Amino acid sequence: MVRTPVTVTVTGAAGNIGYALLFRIASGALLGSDTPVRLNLLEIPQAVKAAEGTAMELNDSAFPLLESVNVYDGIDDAFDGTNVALLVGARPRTKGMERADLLEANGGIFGPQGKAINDRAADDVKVLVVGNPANTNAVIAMHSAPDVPKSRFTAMMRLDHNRAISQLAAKTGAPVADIKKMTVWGNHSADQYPDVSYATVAGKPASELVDAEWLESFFVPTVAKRGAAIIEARGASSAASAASAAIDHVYNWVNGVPEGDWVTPGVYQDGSHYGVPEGLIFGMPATAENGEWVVVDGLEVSDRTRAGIEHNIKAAQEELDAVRALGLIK
Ligand SMILES: NC(=O)c1ccc[n+]([C@@H]2O[C@H](COP(=O)([O-])OP(=O)(O)OC[C@H]3O[C@@H](n4cnc5c(N)ncnc54)[C@H](O)[C@@H]3O)[C@@H](O)[C@H]2O)c1
Ligand SMILES: O=C(O)C[C@H](O)C(=O)O
Repeated sequence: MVRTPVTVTVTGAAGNIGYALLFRIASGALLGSDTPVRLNLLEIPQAVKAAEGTAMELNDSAFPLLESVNVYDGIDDAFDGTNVALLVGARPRTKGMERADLLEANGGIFGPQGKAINDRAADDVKVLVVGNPANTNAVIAMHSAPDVPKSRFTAMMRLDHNRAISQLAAKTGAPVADIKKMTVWGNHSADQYPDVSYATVAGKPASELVDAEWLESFFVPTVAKRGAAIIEARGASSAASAASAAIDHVYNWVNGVPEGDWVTPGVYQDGSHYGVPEGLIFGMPATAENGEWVVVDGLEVSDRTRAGIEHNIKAAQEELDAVRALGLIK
């Protein structure tokens, strides 16, 4: 059965992540191979021509699921009727910068986009913020969209989740497909706490296969600082892996998470999960049902995990205080 077309808006469409993302969306990887897509590409005026070039290439690919591609430099029209908004457009950090250094440069982008989503998007809109600092930018967008349920605003923690799986697979020699129930708590920043407490490798607890010293001195810092390592090696921020993680996030949000596993989205906190205060958008384990994220509650957390969660609460609150001081949220 052919389903109703879904309108997907991608901001920063002419950027590096945009180029890696758009063709996968058009191929059906974002929503499923039975869902036609209408793509709206948003760029700043100086980059519209480049986005138009990408639109030409999308058309030239003759993707059977791609119903239309439109390029915009105005935010309102770009979000008209949007079902899925991928907020990628923002400046990436360069060598030596921390993600928090981007607060001032990028924070101002997300309020107006949140308002446009509020006023123009479809009732079922789902928003994934990729542009850094992603968790805080998602909160900024959410604050400007009072009519959209808060749970529809999410931040990308999936790249951290995938990186954690990749490191554990390399250490244990297992295929990535054998690794389940990885968790990354907190913020998409060097503060994040990647946690194998409940992870399994081919059904065995990961904690029986790796020692605490490796976890503390290698695994956690390697995953948390992977973004900087990529910038150092590539001379540019991660792009294809980020695009791939965005695809994974939305695919699971829309289509569910396979039985016996969970994933890590950055999700809105209503104060009822793991002591994380209301108002943050925070990475934690989740499955998805009927297009809604469902946090995996009730896990017993170790003292180490608790410390990781508390550290991230503090870091996320400090970022929000900083954007409040900049007048980006009330
Ligand atoms: N959350 C994550 O896991 C993750 C991973 C990788 C990168 N990122 C972030 O994603 C963002 C994009 O990275 P990139 O490598 O594609 O950067 P890029 O510089 O290659 O592309 C960014 C694009 O956004 C556009 N843009 C800027 N402001 C805009 C606006 N107001 N509206 C629409 N478009 C706008 C620019 O013109 C540019 O084309 C950065 O902030 C980066 O740090 C996040
Ligand atoms: O680290 C960065 O600045 C880019 C991105 O957020 C990443 O994690 O690769």
